[in-house]
Amino acid sequence: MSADPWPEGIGRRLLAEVDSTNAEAARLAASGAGPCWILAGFQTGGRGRRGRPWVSPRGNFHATLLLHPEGPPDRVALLSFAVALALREALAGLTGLPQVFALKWPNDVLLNGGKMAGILLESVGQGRGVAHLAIGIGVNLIAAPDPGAVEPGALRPVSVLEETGLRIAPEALLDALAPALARWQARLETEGFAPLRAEWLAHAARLGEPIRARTGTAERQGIFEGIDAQGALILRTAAGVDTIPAAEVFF
Ligand SMILES: O=C(O)CCCC[C@@H]1SC[C@@H]2NC(=O)N[C@@H]21
Repeated sequence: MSADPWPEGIGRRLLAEVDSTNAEAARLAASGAGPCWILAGFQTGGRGRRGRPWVSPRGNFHATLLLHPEGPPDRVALLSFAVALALREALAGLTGLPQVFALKWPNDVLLNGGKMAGILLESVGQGRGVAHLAIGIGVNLIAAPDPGAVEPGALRPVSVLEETGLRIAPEALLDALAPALARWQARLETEGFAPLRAEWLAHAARLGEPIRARTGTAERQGIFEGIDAQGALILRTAAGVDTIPAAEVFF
């Protein structure tokens, strides 16, 4: 099976070390750079969601795609599903083990039920649109953080190497991920969210099962019924059906 070609019009910058590939994307955007992938061997200040640090040892994957997307922010936000789908697809292809990967709302890719990757979208607005979007992706290819370092109730951190015995080079993952994401992005632009929603649901973890959704300090428990046409979480609780646009999900 030959690899898909690198997407047209997208640059590629390889850095031995950086503070954060998302921070580098913001600097590049400020200097007028066009769309490009930034891959770093090591991050000294990797950042995760909700202001958490992201442990970034050599051998793991730390990359950001800088884009200047068109359209309103809620439409641009749907790209996070394209990222999760592309990452699952790339890893399924590289490992030959599609059955071990699953998706957790909104954009986590799980390996054997553990947290193997993180996706962080950071955008800068311009009028009603988005001036630039930094899609940061971290994958524990060879090492996962200490389980004691994650918050209570969070998923077990895992790495591809520890779970599968397979060693994937960060450059090989980028070569598979970049075309896969370009493909899902193009489908979102031409066909809308429906095909992404269908594919996401086909690989969703815990569909039809009880989950907890935390928004700020409130937590709701219910059955995970799916996602709606805007990508919001559908939760059936004792009080009825809730549609939740943003939350942190716990299993
Ligand atoms: O908390 C999460 O789940 C998201 C983690 C995102 C980490 C990646 S690593 C590459 C990019 N650069 C960063 O500083 N963060 C993202």
